[in-house]
Amino acid sequence: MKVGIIGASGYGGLELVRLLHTHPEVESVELFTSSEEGTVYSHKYTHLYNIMDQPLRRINAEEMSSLDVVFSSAPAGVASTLLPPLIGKGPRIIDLSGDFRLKDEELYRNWYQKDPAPGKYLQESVYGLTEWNRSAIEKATLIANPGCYPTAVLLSLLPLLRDQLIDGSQLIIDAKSGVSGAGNTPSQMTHFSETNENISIYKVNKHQHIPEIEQGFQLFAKEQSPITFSTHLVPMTRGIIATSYARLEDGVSQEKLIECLTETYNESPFVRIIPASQKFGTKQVSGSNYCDIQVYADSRTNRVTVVSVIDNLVKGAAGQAIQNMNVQFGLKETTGLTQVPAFI
Ligand SMILES: NC(=O)C1=CN([C@@H]2O[C@H](COP(=O)(O)OP(=O)(O)OC[C@H]3O[C@@H](n4cnc5c(N)ncnc54)[C@H](OP(=O)(O)O)[C@@H]3O)[C@@H](O)[C@H]2O)C=CC1
Ligand SMILES: CC(=O)N[C@@H](CCC(=O)OP(=O)(O)O)C(=O)O
Repeated sequence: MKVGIIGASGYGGLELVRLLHTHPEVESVELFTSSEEGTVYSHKYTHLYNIMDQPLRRINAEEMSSLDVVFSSAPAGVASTLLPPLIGKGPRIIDLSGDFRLKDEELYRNWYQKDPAPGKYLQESVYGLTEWNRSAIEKATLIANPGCYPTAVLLSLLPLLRDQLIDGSQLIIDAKSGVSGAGNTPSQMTHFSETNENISIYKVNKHQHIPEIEQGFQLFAKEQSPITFSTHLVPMTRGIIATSYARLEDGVSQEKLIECLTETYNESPFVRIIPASQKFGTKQVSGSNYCDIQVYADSRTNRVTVVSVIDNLVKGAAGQAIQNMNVQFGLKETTGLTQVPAFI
């Protein structure tokens, strides 16, 4: 397969490069840029010396049309104008931004404060939460790869909502992300002296992933209620932990919750259900495409704490994008994605 990456100079693009480099079905990877044409990639990212020494190329829809797959890893608001000339012209397109995720144009306008993509592309795009949408992904020409937080939240809560084991009307979701989630453009928020030894809450009740999670609940679990979702920036590079609190429906036990999750993900190699007796944290998935989930039912309060961890750059972005490419091309879902987590 011949693959192209738009936004290769950013963190999502860099992670795509790392994972695609050892993908057995990928014969070439072209790197495209809007701002650094001619820059040798390994000069920008020295850890890729003698590995990726090719220059970045100017984004060119005509040249990209001969590729099999184009990953777009540009900021929100870019893909909706950049990708339409390529859609339906040959390559399968997998967009890592939020531009094609929300089906409702007004929701996008309100939450992203930008103009939405043309409606016909929003209807055509397929939401790439792999474990929940495989049959649509197989046929898709345009995939909207999920956001990092929604991936962690949806994978952990969807089975329990769908089987009505928890009350979806009172959900509180508390999530925390490492700083690479904000991309490689420095900002006040990601400044070392403000992130180091600090945990801050941000975008309270305004996070662009709120409508995406609610849309996912509706689409895959028929749950309509609004959520309370809070995001925090924590002083680490990679990783997301999403901790959700929900009321248990009558008679639902720890065993019942585990049974539901285990059965749901029986044939999903990247989702692991970890017993409540085991230690649990972001490092156990770092650098890998795993999403690990743990649940703790509390009979005293009749509530459950549901926790999930992912690497935001892998299962939350590049890894899931490649998993979707594998599904589109009829490959084993794990092809090129068998990296063991880097715990230390
Ligand atoms: N970081 C994460 O954990 C996750 C990120 N995402 C999403 O993935 C996308 C990429 O994120 P990330 O890699 O972190 O962001 P970065 O800021 O690190 O990289 C984005 C890249 O997009 C390119 N770009 C910027 N403006 C334009 C433009 N006008 N036209 C074309 N390309 C442009 C730039 O490359 P160049 O200047 O070379 O063109 C830049 O390096 C974003 O939409 C983000 O929201 C999704 C899930 C997780
Ligand atoms: C730490 C941090 O800033 N994280 C980003 C995650 C953005 C992201 O994943 O982008 P999409 O909107 O394309 O999903 C945020 O909270 O906005």
